[in-house]
Amino acid sequence: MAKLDRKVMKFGGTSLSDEKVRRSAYRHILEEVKHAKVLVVVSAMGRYPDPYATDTLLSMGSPLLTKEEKARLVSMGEQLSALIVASELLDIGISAYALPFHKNGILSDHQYEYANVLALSARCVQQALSQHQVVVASGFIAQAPCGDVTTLGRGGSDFSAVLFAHMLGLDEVDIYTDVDGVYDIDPKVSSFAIRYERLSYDEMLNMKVRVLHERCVQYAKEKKIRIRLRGTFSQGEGTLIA
Ligand SMILES: Nc1ncnc2c1ncn2[C@@H]1O[C@H](COP(=O)(O)OP(=O)(O)O)[C@@H](O)[C@H]1O
Ligand SMILES: N[C@@H](CC(=O)OP(=O)(O)O)C(=O)O
Repeated sequence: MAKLDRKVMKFGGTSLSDEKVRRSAYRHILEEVKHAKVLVVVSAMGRYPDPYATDTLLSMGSPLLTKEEKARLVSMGEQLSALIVASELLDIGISAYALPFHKNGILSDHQYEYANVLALSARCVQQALSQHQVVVASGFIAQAPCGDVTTLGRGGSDFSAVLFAHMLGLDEVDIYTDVDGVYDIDPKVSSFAIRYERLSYDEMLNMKVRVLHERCVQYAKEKKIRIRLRGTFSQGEGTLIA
């Protein structure tokens, strides 16, 4: 049997907020599993005050927690999200597996809130992909050499997505969000916003918009990984950043 392609797809918190919303994400995953083994990278589900969103978890912890404890607390959002997404994919007949965060192969320093990546190891991810159609990985989280959980900065799951793509030797990653591409102005603010079909890495970086994490675009530029920003709730080619 021919070896299936590999694909990395990332879904942000706004694409995972409840079961109905997640069904739109699963439609895109179902399309991809027809011809690829898929690594799905997920953020924590929803936004404050959704129960497992990053800011909700942060609001529950005392300011007296150490940075290490805070990182561990927020990481629960992404860990839970991976388990729920894998469960729901299993329920619709897809062989899915939630990768434990400590097997994601992203090794970082000890800067708990904005960790620097030291090394990548594809071993566990590849092994999981060899056994399942879809592997669901928690975005945003890395691991320090001592085993502590660290985080890649707010919005850092976009960065995780390109790290996984590079780890797997891929030159493209699909990032799904609640708008269908990059616009000249936030499309939620202006109905006159115009969508770009294509942007260079530098054009994207110069826009300084929150739709993609800066580290994600910077790393994609360095490693020559194309990013396609697509809409979870729409079809279409979105915006290519290349
Ligand atoms: N120029 C822009 N083009 C597209 N989206 C933008 C732009 N500026 C701001 N945004 C906002 O970025 C949001 C998506 O980013 P984010 O909230 O981080 O999503 P996700 O949950 O997928 O990580 C959109 O809902 C949109 O309002
Ligand atoms: N959940 C983290 C990481 C992240 O990237 O989230 P999102 O993809 O929903 O922006 C945060 O809120 O910062």
